[in-house]
Amino acid sequence: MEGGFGSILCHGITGSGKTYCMSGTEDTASPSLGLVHGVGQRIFEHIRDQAAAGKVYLVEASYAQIYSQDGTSEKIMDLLADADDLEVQPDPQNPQSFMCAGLQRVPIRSLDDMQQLVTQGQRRLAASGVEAGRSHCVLTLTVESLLESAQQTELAKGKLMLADLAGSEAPAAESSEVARRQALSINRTLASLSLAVNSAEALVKGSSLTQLLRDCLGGSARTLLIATIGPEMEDLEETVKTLTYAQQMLTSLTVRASGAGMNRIDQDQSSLVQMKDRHNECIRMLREKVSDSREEEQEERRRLQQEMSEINQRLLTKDSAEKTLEELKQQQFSKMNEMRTEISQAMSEQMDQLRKQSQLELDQLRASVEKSQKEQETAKREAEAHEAAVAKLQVMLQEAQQGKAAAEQEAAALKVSLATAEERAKGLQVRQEELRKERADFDEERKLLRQQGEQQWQRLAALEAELSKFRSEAEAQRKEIERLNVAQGEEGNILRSEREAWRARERELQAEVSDFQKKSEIQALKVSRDHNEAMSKLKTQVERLEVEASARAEQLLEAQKNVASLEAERVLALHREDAIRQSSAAEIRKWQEELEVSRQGEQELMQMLSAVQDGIIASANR
Ligand SMILES: Nc1ncnc2c1ncn2[C@@H]1O[C@H](COP(=O)(O)OP(=O)(O)OP(=O)(O)O)[C@@H](O)[C@H]1O
Repeated sequence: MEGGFGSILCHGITGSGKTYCMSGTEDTASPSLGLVHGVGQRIFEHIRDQAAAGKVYLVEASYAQIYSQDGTSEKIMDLLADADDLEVQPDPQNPQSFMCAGLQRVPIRSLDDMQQLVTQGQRRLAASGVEAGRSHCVLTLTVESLLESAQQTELAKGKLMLADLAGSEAPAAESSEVARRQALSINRTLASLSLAVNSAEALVKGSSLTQLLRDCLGGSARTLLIATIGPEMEDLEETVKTLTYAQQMLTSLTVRASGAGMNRIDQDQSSLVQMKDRHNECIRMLREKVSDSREEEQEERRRLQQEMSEINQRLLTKDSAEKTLEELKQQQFSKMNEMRTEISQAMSEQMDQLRKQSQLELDQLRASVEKSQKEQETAKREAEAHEAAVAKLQVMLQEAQQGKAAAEQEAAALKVSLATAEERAKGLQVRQEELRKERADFDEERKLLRQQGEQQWQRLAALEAELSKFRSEAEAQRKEIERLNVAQGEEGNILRSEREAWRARERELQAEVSDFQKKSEIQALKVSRDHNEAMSKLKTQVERLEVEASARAEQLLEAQKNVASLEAERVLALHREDAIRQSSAAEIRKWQEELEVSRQGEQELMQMLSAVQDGIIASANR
């Protein structure tokens, strides 16, 4: 700003962000201001903070594109005007440097001018048809300052060149011949640039780019090299090359750097002085024509006044820089407010989302816990039902066993009664035997009597009566025996059939009992297997749910932590905002005070001006 030369170079492969870094992007998704904007801001800040009262500045910019269409010859295009095929020539005002003849220089009055200039250049670049990354774009900013006092006139000129260099990658194997030549030409230029830093001769003999950069690279000029690299693995080789190049430049520049010096220029080299002279000339002409009322002279006065106001427009003073920065500040304030609103909206949306999500997860967790509890209860009820069924079956088994025991007792009682009946049958047989013996005895006795009857036939009638009596008794006894025999047979049959029936019933009962036992055992096994399966399923489910629950609890904890950290960030942002507001208020107060001082100065100047005008009028009248 006080007369130094310098350059900022952006170097890297195509697409690595050189233009993004240098000029920013208008991309509405993520708009960004580049280095050019930052440089503009520093210029205006310097004028506001450092400029002495009465010091005026002229800031101008030019924007050129250097490219090679065929890979052999270079072309220079003006990015701010419709001009191609420009040429680099030695600067007639400065034998140490080169200039681009015909390249338009545009005055910069505000940061908006600066941004518009970059945008205009980028649009013309895009429309030029030159492949992105295949050209060097050079933005040159010159700053002249003039301070006139009664004792001396102080003039200074500074220059900063910002070069967005062409992509440095090696040509691809499949690229066309022209593309290969272009890539080789670019790499030659870049190599010559790194050599040129060490050699003034190389700077002179090098490409258009090195020639243009001559007074801003190496020596007493300050240079900043920005190497842009990407994270992609396939660009590794190019990344290494970019960094090696940067390393070489760094070494060269370190060796040669000797600190920026002040660059005082002669008055006849200064556009600012020329403008001031022209301004004075206009005033003089106006004064001469002040009393001329002819139509053409009035028109000439208007033209002169217009020219004066244009000259005034191009000049920057402490006040105009202050005004520009005030506008910028207002813009930044409104941007900050927008950002703050956006941040707080985004934060509250995120908080809401987190809250909803944690609520949802909590509900899901609660539902799954309730579900598992219900499942546990159902399983418990089922287990209880199974246990009740098993108990019922055991009772039935006991009853069956008791029935079996009762049947066995009954069978034993039947066996006893069978044995008694057999005893009785035996007794009847004994009695039948006795009767048979008695009958044999009687037959013997009747034989004896018949024998005696022959002898004693008198006694026959009595004996015959006695005999018939015995016969009827015998008949009755025989009948009794027959009846007893029949009764014995019937009773035996009944007992046999009863015994058979009991045995069949016993067999049936035994079969039933064993069947029942088997079924019960199977049922009990099934029930216990089902029970075990259900219990193991439940255990797995419960374990899974416990794991899920602990994971959910961790997530919840994490979400709570996030919420807390967001809250802490919000508090920090609020603190920062307070601090900014306080510092802004302090700055505003400071500016107001300075404004007040300026207003007083202005009033004094106005008074002086009116005194001078009065003097002029008085001398004119004289
Ligand atoms: N730091 C970054 N943040 C976000 N986007 C970026 C960044 N750097 C680059 N980009 C984006 O990557 C793309 C390529 O970047 P850019 O055009 O700046 O690369 P370049 O090196 O200038 O390429 P070329 O050599 O073709 O001019 C652009 O869309 C740009 O917006």
